[in-house]
Amino acid sequence: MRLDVVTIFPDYLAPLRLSLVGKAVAAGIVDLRVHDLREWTHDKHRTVDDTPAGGGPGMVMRPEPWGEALDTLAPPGGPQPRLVVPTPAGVPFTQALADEYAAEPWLLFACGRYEGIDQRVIDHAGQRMRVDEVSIGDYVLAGGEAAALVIIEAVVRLLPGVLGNPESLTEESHTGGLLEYPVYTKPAHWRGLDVPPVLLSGHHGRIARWRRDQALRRTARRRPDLLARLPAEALDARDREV
Ligand SMILES: Nc1ncccc1[N+](=O)[O-]
Repeated sequence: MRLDVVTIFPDYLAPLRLSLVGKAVAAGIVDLRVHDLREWTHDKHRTVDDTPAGGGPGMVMRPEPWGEALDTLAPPGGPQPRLVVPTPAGVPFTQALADEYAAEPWLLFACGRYEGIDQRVIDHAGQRMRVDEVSIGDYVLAGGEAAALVIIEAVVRLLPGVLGNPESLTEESHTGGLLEYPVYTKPAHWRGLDVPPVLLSGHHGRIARWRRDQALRRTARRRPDLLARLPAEALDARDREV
């Protein structure tokens, strides 16, 4: 997968060279390219923003540098990336979208600062590439970089060869629509607290049942919205007793 990130704070993306994503980049699974938007400015002050049309607070990112950046990175007529624009006004980023992105050969992240990017950048790009305005949550960050880090990590960990144990992808939160059950390890007793005995029973059927019950209870308590969204056939009769 090719991953381009355009930002005015390239250093903010340095963590992508570390840990899991860093290993995927080093292994050549991900071709990561981080670009400074100011490369596509031509004035002395390398200006990337201006006052909002129609008035109002803050500044808006000018379209010209973005247009030139996208033309350089994805020349019209050539192969096109899927453009991901992190914004609080976006559609929710979910595990399903992460799965979709993991299947894309090329993602290009446009990280906006200030009050956002001139909408014409997105509308114009949409004439030749698929564009997603995506939100990682209902709160406002200072820019799209932190969101890009979150989205990229969620996507890259799904790529074949990245996780040592791909098994763990099957039983995690939001896979299958439920939150993950609580996990334990050694020692069996710690500060007066015990590992639930069923987990030490060696009885795999009971362990699986206990884990399912815990996942259902946790989801019902913390995320009833997820439970409401589950397709009816996802819950068996036993589940409904929990
Ligand atoms: N929540 C956000 N705030 C600012 C920029 C991007 C954001 N997001 O969720 O992608």
